[in-house]
Amino acid sequence: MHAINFATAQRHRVWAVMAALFAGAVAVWLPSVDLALQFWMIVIPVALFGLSHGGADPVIINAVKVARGRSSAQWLAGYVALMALTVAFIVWQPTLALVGFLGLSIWHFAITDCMFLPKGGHAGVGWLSGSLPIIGPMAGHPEQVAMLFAWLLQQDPALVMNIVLPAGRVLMLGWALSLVVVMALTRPSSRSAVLLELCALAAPMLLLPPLLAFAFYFCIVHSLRHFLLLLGAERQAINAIDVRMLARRAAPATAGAIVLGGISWWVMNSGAANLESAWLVDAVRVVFWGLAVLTVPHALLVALWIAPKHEVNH
Ligand SMILES: CC1=C(/C=C/C(C)=C/C=C/C(C)=C/C=O)C(C)(C)CCC1
Ligand SMILES: [Fe+2]
Repeated sequence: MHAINFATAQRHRVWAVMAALFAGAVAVWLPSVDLALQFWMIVIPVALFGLSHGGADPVIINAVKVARGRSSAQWLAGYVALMALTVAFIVWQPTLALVGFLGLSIWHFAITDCMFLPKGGHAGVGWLSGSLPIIGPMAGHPEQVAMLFAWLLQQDPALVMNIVLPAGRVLMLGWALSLVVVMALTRPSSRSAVLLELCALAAPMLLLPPLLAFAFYFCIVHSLRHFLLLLGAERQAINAIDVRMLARRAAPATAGAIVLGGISWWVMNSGAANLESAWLVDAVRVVFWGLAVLTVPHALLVALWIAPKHEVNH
């Protein structure tokens, strides 16, 4: 039975809360940062610390293969086929693909965060935490998020803003109302811990420029938690693994994804050639559509791996 050690989960929560409070404070003092500078600030941490948690999927394939049967080659073929299907879907229905990607991401972030709940925390806490990196930037920086979405969809930013602005406000309101409900369902002795965690995370998600907010959550919360789960699970399995081994096993797929992204960026014939920032538009498309393509098989694989085995050892 896979399980994350309770003390490890709690320790990560404490660190994540402190890092989030710090990031929130930095956000208050930060002058406005344009999207190009945000992009350069996040590209290396996202590629190295974020992407690599997906690069470790071969380790999960190994575990899932043992538990559910079929060969590594079959699992890998399924993974690649899902990536190809996602590319086709993005080309065919980009708007639906973007909405689906945001929804899938919330689900994927939430199931990881659910493993790190404080004692007595309701599962809704995981959903509130997992939705913050998407809802926070939409509510806090709708203009920049609309610009990024417009680049992904090759649409007029003003048109996209007409949707992102009300959507961000409605979603944030829904988030706040859900927080009240979830707090009522949480064990009274855990309420202050839960509230502190969610408010500490909400601050940088709302206040940081959107790409910085995303990178913070993706690298420091999601990816780290995923690696902790992986280490916890592998330590209990026969194949004892340490951090260095894990890094070595995650490196080839991570490097492959980076090279593939670099090639796509290079061959891309910018649809925004009339824009001064055409390179940035292409880079944003490569990074986020690339993440979407990887997220579909990654999220399904992680869900298969976690369900119904992982839970915090209380
Ligand atoms: C596109 C885009 C966003 C969403 C990115 C998402 C949702 C990434 C998900 C990555 C996943 C799920 C990786 C796998 O573990 C933001 C941040 C709202 C800002 C505006 C541009
Ligand atoms: Fe993930």
